[in-house]
Amino acid sequence: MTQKFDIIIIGGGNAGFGVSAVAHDAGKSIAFIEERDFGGTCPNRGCTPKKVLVAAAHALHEIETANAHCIEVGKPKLDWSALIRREKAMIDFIPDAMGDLAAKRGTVFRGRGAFTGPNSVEVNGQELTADSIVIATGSRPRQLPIPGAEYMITSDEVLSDENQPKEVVFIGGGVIAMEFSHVYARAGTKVTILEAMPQLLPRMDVDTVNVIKAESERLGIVIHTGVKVEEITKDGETLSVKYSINDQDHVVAVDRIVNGAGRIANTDGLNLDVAGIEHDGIAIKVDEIMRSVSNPSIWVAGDALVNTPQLSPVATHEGRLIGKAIVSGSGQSADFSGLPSCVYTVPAISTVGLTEAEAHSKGIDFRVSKNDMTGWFSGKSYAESAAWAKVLIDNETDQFLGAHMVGHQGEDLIHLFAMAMQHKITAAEFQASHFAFPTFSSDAKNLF
Ligand SMILES: Cc1cc2nc3c(=O)[nH]c(=O)nc-3n(C[C@H](O)[C@H](O)[C@H](O)COP(=O)(O)OP(=O)(O)OC[C@H]3O[C@@H](n4cnc5c(N)ncnc54)[C@H](O)[C@@H]3O)c2cc1C
Ligand SMILES: NC(=O)c1ccc[n+]([C@@H]2O[C@H](COP(=O)([O-])OP(=O)(O)OC[C@H]3O[C@@H](n4cnc5c(N)ncnc54)[C@H](O)[C@@H]3O)[C@@H](O)[C@H]2O)c1
Repeated sequence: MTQKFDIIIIGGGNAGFGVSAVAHDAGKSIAFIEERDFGGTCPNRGCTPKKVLVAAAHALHEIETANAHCIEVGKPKLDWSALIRREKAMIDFIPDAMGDLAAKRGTVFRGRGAFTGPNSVEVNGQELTADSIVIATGSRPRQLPIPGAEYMITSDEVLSDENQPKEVVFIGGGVIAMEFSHVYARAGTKVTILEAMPQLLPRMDVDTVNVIKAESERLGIVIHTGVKVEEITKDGETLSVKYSINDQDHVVAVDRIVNGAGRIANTDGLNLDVAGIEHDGIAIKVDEIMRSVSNPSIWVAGDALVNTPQLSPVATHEGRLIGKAIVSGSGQSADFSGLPSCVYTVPAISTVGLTEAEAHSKGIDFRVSKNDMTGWFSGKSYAESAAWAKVLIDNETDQFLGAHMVGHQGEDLIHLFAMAMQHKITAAEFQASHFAFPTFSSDAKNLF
């Protein structure tokens, strides 16, 4: 028998929970469908477990700098399998806890949902209908069309395999590759990154990337850019990647190859056509309020939505906006211009707003200041191996256009710039504010 709801949510990650929070508060009936673990990628296979490994890398980094503080320490040894068990133990309650929360907000259906019509979805043979259906199905690693692609593992296995590899190749030099490289390298694994574009982290500010590149190479990470990966072969336990740079062939042999070549939206198995949802195979065509242009009952949020950043706060925000739009009958577009994000290398990259190249391409009249803080009192006190920042300010409005940092507690400091951007606080007002001294935050006033 068909069950009728106000809203069907397909996918129980950040985006789905964003929708459910608002819709539940408004008294809407919800069908909440999840085929794997409630909570989705971020707490089960992404941000949260990843940060446990990053925290260990931080500890190793602190030990490396102990000598500068006149502390004698021996060579540390990381027990990789124990670290993976610590990580797993920290998150093992999440699927059940999030499942319980989902059940408080709606009726839970376990299994893979797919459309059977413009307003109907089937899960495990059960047909559900609703006035509004939200596609919040997340993303998965993009498969590479090369021979031997099946030998690659993904971030899921990096976070699960208790055996520490001796040598690893990352195909792709994006966020996942950079974060796990820093953990592996500090743990003693030899790392090679093969990036197709001329620059690592191609969408980020070039000077900022150059600082983290130098720091990564200092750790022994081998980085090749402008690479064409040709094929992967397996001989016993040894995996070889054949690649070329400027038509010169090279081979690197390792015991693990990680796919770090980006993630694509999970939309292809949803039977979009039977629901009259316009798409190009992956990207669902939506308007500015994230609603399907061809079926007004359908909404898309989070990683399933192509063209907004694949970040968990973005997924939650988009889900909440869609929840509000469904409940109120009037939608709102998302504004991510003041959105901060970090790449959790050690030290981290922290960024908000426009890169210098983007500001130039928009023809904005702006000033830019760059600082290397390793020689500043705070940088020296904490023996920072990299501490660097770039701040962009609009000359007309005196407002921040962007800020990009490596190290110097940028993971926290970046929120000062993000708040200033979101609330249009000028550079002069920022400098006139009170800050505790001496703190890394008080350094922020001297970065521009
Ligand atoms: C290794 C890694 C580290 C990351 N680190 C960070 C970080 O530090 N900070 C940050 O902001 N972001 C990070 N991200 C990105 C972040 O995890 C995602 O942007 C976020 O989880 C997306 O949320 P979502 O709800 O759109 O999708 P998901 O959380 O992936 O949820 C989608 C859910 O839908 C389910 N599903 C899919 N298809 C169906 C179907 N047909 N029927 C039923 N259920 C279905 C899936 O099982 C899944 O649970 C990281 C990602 C990875 C992979
Ligand atoms: N700290 C965080 O916020 C965080 C951490 C991890 C992941 N994430 C999210 O997950 C998403 C996926 O991460 P990711 O690192 O896989 O993707 P990414 O988009 O950050 O990087 C993918 C990289 O692979 C390169 N590439 C693509 N095809 C290639 C090929 N054939 N050979 C060599 N290089 C190739 C791209 O040029 C790009 O630099 C990111 O977009 C990010 O938003 C966020």
